[in-house]
Amino acid sequence: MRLVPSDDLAVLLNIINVNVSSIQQIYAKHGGTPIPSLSEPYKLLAFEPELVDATNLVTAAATQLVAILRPPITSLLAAVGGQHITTSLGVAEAMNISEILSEAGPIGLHATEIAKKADTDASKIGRILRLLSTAHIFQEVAPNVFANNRLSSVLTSGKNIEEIKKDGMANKYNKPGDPGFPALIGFFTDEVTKSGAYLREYMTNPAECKSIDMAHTPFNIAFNTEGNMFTWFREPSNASRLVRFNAAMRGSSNAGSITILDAFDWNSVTDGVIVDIGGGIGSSSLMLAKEYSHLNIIVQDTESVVKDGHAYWQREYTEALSDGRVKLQTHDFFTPQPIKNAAVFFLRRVLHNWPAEEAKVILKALRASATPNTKLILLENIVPYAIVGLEQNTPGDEVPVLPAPLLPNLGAVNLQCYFADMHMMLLLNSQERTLGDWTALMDVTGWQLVDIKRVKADTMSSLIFRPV
Ligand SMILES: C[S@@+](CC[C@H](N)C(=O)[O-])C[C@H]1O[C@@H](n2cnc3c(N)ncnc32)[C@H](O)[C@@H]1O
Repeated sequence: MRLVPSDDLAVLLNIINVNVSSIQQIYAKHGGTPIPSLSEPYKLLAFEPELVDATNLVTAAATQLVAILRPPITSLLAAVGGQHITTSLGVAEAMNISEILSEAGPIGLHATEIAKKADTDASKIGRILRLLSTAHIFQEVAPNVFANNRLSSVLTSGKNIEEIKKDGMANKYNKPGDPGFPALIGFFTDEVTKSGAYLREYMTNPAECKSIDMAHTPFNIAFNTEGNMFTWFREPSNASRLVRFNAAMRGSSNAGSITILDAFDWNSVTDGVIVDIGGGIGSSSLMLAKEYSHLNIIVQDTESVVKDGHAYWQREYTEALSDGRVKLQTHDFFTPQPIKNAAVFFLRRVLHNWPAEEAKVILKALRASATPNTKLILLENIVPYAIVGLEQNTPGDEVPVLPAPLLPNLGAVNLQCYFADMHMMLLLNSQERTLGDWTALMDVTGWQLVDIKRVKADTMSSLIFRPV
């Protein structure tokens, strides 16, 4: 029997101790504030970036310690039960529980009152909220009385419950300045989770799971549809789901990963336009337009998304449209790219939606319209292996060397990357890619990797290519 080296436990405990102390010192340095308790609503702190490294190390070490110490069956049952947390979270988001509770403040609201406001069953919503409170999402402040906490406060859309009821789901996700987190949680706990329920059927049917067709997925089984997810979203009956999906994409731009602002040295662009391809409603381009007034930007997407994009820009930054600095354009990226003077072709979380054959068509269309100076920037995950001791550094990388026994991908910290890979498998028969997958795809489409930029140990990276 191989025993856990006693050093491993000591190292993990030490990582936790040292980094919790660092976090306390960072808070002390910023006005002597103590670390906010779980009961407090979440506030984004100006000095938050400094906390990322320390928080990541505590998270990785604490989860690894639990995996070592807890009986395996308990850990497996906890993993199984994760589905109830997912679906309960989906209920809380769909029924606007966080909005209901934010009106009640810290004293909270009895399940009976919550049920009245949400028009649901009191006993069941109480049990759902107790489960979530046990997972530190919401808190039970007296028997059957629930209040928001640090985690659940993020679910609040900023609209009050009467406004949401009056205006419906589409409007819930369209509040100016809304970071898009409720929509992100809504999409993950609805379309994604329902698709995940059919992964077993899919993987045990060779004809289905070996298909490279992006409309052969667990999503197609779950929603009984023959088209791919994007064509399904364009069906009129799914209009409000599309609004939520677009807002969810905005939420994913705000979820702490590298953004368009860190993706490139934008001051170096003196000529030509930035083309944000498959740019959605333009949430990344909005950040760029606000920060760099010298850039001309074209956001391209499908017709219905461009329509939503116009409403979004008119609300958020109408001057950029009226002075012509930003244009929204309907363009199918499988057809020749009309912009021939691009300084940058920018694609954020687009290629991960497409299996290799489709991705090649998109990349070749861009290559055919590139000038010798055009840069192609992908904001995508680079999937790390979970192998201890494998050299994974890449050009431009500043991935810290982690002390053993921590996994080199920081374990629980970077689960989002592997979750995203599962989402791609479930929804679109696509995938997140390792660095080798990326270079193989780019080599055959005429693009050469010149740089990689990352923020901290995040797997979301900016991959910068030039034409060859
Ligand atoms: C995952 S979203 C990413 C959106 C945006 N880049 C972002 O980061 O928020 C992929 C986008 O590709 C768009 N898309 C799908 N098929 C397309 C096509 N054939 N031509 C242009 N855009 C398309 C979708 O409408 C969607 O907005």
